[in-house]
Amino acid sequence: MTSSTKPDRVLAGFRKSIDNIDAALIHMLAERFRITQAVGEYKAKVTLPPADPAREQEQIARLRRLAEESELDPEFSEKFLRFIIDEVIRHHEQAASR
Ligand SMILES: C=C(O[C@@H]1C=C(C(=O)O)C=C[C@H]1O)C(=O)O
Repeated sequence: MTSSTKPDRVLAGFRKSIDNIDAALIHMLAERFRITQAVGEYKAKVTLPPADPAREQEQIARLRRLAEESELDPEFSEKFLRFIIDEVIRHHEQAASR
């Protein structure tokens, strides 16, 4: 039997765990964007700027420390958070222009 037809139970077990982790990531991201939407609406109401670079620097420094402790690449962790924050800021800019 070739590798393409034989079910690989070991790989399937790993992939089940990956699928669970991916689902948890999506749920956590959905919750994060739910709360940042509320922040964006609040900022628009009280006319605060969409971005807060000082707060972002604190978050990035903290995340890099956590990444190092967890043996995760701090550069990757910073890029990942930057990507999410940039999308949040885009939402906040949209909320401010409504
Ligand atoms: C959510 C906020 O707005 C922006 C988005 C941030 C984020 O996604 O964590 C952090 C700072 C701000 O640039 C905030 O000010 O707390």
